[in-house]
Amino acid sequence: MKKKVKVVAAVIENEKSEILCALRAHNMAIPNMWEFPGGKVEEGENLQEALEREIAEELECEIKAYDIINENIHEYDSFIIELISLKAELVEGTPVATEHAKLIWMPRENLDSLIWAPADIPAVKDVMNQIKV
Ligand SMILES: Nc1nc2c([nH]c(=O)n2[C@H]2C[C@H](O)[C@@H](COP(=O)(O)OP(=O)(O)OP(=O)(O)O)O2)c(=O)[nH]1
Repeated sequence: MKKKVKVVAAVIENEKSEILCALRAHNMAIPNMWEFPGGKVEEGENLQEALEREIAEELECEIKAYDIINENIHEYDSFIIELISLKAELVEGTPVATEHAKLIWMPRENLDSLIWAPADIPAVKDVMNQIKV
């Protein structure tokens, strides 16, 4: 049976309607693909706590996480992901790519010009259509 992972991802928008996008490094799982930064939910955490912790660890900045934008279950070759994308806001600091190959602020309407991790595609569509954002 494939392993199941529950992952939260942050859709962080700035005042110019740009969204923070992170390029997974060549040495990460699902390499060289764009994602909304985040990571696995640990036991005892709610979604918002997990996301705020992951962003502090990975991007060395502080966010506030809000409501769910999209929930998607996607089956990769080696595992099944439940990817939950949450609206989030930067409250302190500037995101730094400590693990990712690159971070960019991309205008919402251009998000589909990036090559996204397959699990992210429904969330990207919702963000582009401003559903629940
Ligand atoms: N963070 C994040 N991961 C995603 C997204 N889309 C997607 O398929 N993934 C996959 C890639 C990874 O296999 C998994 C998340 O694991 P991770 O490695 O980023 O999270 P983590 O830091 O908690 O994990 P670990 O390295 O400590 O084991 O989910 C996304 O938008 N954001």
